[in-house]
Amino acid sequence: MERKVCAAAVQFNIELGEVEANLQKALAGIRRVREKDARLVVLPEMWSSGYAYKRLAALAEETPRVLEILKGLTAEKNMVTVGSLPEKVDGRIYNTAFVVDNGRIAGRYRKLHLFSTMGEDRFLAAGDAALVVSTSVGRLGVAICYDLRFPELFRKLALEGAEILCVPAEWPKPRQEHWRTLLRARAIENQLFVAAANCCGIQGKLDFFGMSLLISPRGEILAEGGETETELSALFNFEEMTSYRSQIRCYQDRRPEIYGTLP
Ligand SMILES: NC(=O)CCC(=O)C(=O)O
Repeated sequence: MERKVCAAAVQFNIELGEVEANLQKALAGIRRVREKDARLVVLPEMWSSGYAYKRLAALAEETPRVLEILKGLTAEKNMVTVGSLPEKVDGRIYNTAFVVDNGRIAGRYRKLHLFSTMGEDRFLAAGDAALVVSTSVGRLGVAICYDLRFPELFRKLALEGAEILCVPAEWPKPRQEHWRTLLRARAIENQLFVAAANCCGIQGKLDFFGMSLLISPRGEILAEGGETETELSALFNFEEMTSYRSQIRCYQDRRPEIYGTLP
């Protein structure tokens, strides 16, 4: 039997510090794409709060409640969500992507590369581990926004068996072409699916361009959001990925003895 999954991205204008308003937007988007058969839904980075740096400690207190609601919805609808939220642990705040699969937290990934240009490193703590997790929709590798500029992380996820890269983001103008190019490159060089959700709209001085993307292992854009609130979905067929990997044999033709080894 062919393995396929309908994947989606929910793109919205994150209202700075307004957890309830953002939660309602996310839930409405998730419900709409589930009606179109999506079983994997990627949400933006820090989607409940935005980068309300000075209030993050208080906003992170709401994250357990948000996760309980996501657990309920994913269990009821037989689905998986991935999106990042402020997470408070031992007095530190992390930018953490939670993988919620059918009512349980299947994995959590704390952003490794903090975007110092936007002062993220002054307010948040960096994670110290990568994440590849088996879920009911396949093996997911998770990365967040600025991580895209560090290809070594993605090679590691690929070699650990990731089939779909999930990338929550808050990536602002004017770097649209970096976003598109890096996402396509990560898909092409690792021959896997990419599901990336960016936010849209204005937060303080930053203008976010949306352009969430669903990409095939050949680098084809299967669906793309515009600059406003929207949802997008596409079918990911794993057999196509396997057959493409046997045609262009990047995994077998690597030369790690020359340029270093990864697990
Ligand atoms: N939230 C982020 O990590 C932003 C990354 C970004 O804008 C970039 O150009 O990289």
